[in-house]
Amino acid sequence: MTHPTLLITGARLADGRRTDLLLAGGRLADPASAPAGVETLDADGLLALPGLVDLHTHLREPGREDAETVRTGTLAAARGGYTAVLAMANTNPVTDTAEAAEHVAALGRRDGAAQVVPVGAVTKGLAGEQLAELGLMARSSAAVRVFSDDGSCVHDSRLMRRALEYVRAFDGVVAQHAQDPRLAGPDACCHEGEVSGRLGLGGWPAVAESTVVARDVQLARLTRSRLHVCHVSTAETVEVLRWAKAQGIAVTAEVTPHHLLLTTDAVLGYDPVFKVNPPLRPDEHVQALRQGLADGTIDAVGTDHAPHARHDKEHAFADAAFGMLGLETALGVLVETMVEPGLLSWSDLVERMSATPARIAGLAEQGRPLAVGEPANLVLVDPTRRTIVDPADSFSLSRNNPYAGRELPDPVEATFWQGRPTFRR
Ligand SMILES: NC(=O)N[C@@H](CC(=O)O)C(=O)O
Ligand SMILES: [Zn+2]
Ligand SMILES: [Zn+2]
Repeated sequence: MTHPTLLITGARLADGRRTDLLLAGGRLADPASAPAGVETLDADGLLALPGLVDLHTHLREPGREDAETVRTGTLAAARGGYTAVLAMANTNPVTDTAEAAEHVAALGRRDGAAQVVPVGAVTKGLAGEQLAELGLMARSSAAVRVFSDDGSCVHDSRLMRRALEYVRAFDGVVAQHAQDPRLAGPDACCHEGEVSGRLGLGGWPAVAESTVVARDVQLARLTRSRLHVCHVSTAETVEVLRWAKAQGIAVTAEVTPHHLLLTTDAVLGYDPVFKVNPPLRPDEHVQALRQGLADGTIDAVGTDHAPHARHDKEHAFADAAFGMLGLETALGVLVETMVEPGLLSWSDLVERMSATPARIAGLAEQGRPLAVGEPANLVLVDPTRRTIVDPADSFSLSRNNPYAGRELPDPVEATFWQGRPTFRR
């Protein structure tokens, strides 16, 4: 594979320093060593940030290539500034064996516009009954470190304990979709409160999330193992996480862009594009999530990019599939909700969207500072650029974009993965 040589001039780093960057051989080299006549990109007015890392992407391949493929999902990732995505295990077949994980990794090497890192299932078939082949997946060439039944909660306490015990041997992490299936059952599709009552939709109470997280952080303490909490959506969960971190428990957590911007009121029109799991919450939760991400109680952003074909989404609200797109708009939503209001600096944003996710997933070649010798994984950002979101203008095969028609920052100018451009405006 050839690696082009490119000199990027006059960019600013997240801390404000101006710099030139030389991309050569897939890594960053000393700009003073640039060959005469090298291709040059003028980045005056742009920020250069490490490539973003998404802990939570649904690529749908294998099994639902009508909704997304590894190719289209990673093109959407590159469009969003991402150079790596963790591919969730709820595909068909489920990623619950070493062979399945190796297959996803191979699809990534063949078709990926970003690094594709398979997530392994915690239980066979995501059924919540028997542990999957965690050790075989970890020792396979896919070197799986993140395990999740996402889409379902590992609700059996004994199984959750055993999963945490097991992954500790290889510094793995169990990423929990926290949803007590008795408190938030099959018909739960709207935050339990005034809106769910008025619309007659099944209620999904905030405590169905926080009670599972309260249990899991204590299991993480008992087992001295690593727990990650997917898509935190409630103020109560932020409180539990704050307590757990004060105890020194090895827990990390992510929040989605949509839970930082949208509220339960979005579902008042019964538009199923706003149907997502966990559900959109009232403003007091949104504010607690922003505060939690700002102070580091929530470590990272995970998009939960969840593409769905039209015929799965265009139903009455109660019958439609759960999930919304997120990769292409994530950075814009974070600029809008966190950077512009002064809750996160650009350096802190890089921690939440690149360095910390890479560390949680154990990715050595991602989330690195933009310094000589490091991998050339980076995104060029115009912090002032805005757009009106058009769902048709997307690399995703799906159109379930919850920001259609909304004006948002649209900062990504170009993305480079291993020194190669994967997106250029
Ligand atoms: N978030 C969603 O609403 N849906 C996800 C599953 C999940 O993340 O729980 C999906 O796979 O579609
Ligand atoms: Zn989930
Ligand atoms: Zn998910």
